[in-house]
Amino acid sequence: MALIEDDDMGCYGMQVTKHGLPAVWVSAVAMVDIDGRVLMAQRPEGKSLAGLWEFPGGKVEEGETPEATLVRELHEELGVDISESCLAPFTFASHSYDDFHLFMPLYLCRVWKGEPHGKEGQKLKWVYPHKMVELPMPAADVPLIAMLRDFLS
Ligand SMILES: Nc1nc2c([nH]c(=O)n2[C@@H]2O[C@H](COP(=O)(O)OP(=O)(O)OP(=O)(O)O)[C@@H](O)[C@H]2O)c(=O)[nH]1
Repeated sequence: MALIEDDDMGCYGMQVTKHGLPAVWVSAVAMVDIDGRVLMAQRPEGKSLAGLWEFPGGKVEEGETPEATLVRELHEELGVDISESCLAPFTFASHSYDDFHLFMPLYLCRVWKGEPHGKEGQKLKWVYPHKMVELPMPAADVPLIAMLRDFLS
């Protein structure tokens, strides 16, 4: 592995030499409400994978922990404040897209301050885990659905 700075990705990462793909670290969270529904956000037009429904989160910036990424991203994207201590590590995704390999830790969070709203114009939806299969989601997220369903049902 070698440390690279990838201008296209706009982030730093470790090159995954076996595939020759840059590794991109993204931190994501399943925010779970009192009814056991999970908040999903739709990727807006103009972005990669536009229209697909994903877990809130974003790329881990240089020098950041995945927990700090979520505190920052949830504030910026959804207007909610969370505490790192409320983030419970749940599982992760590891998936090769055409141009990068995604490593994505997924946390669970049941406590936050504020009402989530799409500050960047993205649509939001509260979804029961057993209904997630009906939503178009990024390929990396598909294996996570059954785990959430098993854990939250
Ligand atoms: N936040 C989030 N990102 C995901 C999920 N699944 C998944 O494949 N990703 C990918 O991880 C990357 C997240 O980066 P980001 O949230 O900073 O998104 P971005 O729009 O700036 O990325 P972009 O540079 O691909 O347009 C995207 O390439 C996105 O497609 C998910 O469930 N949540």
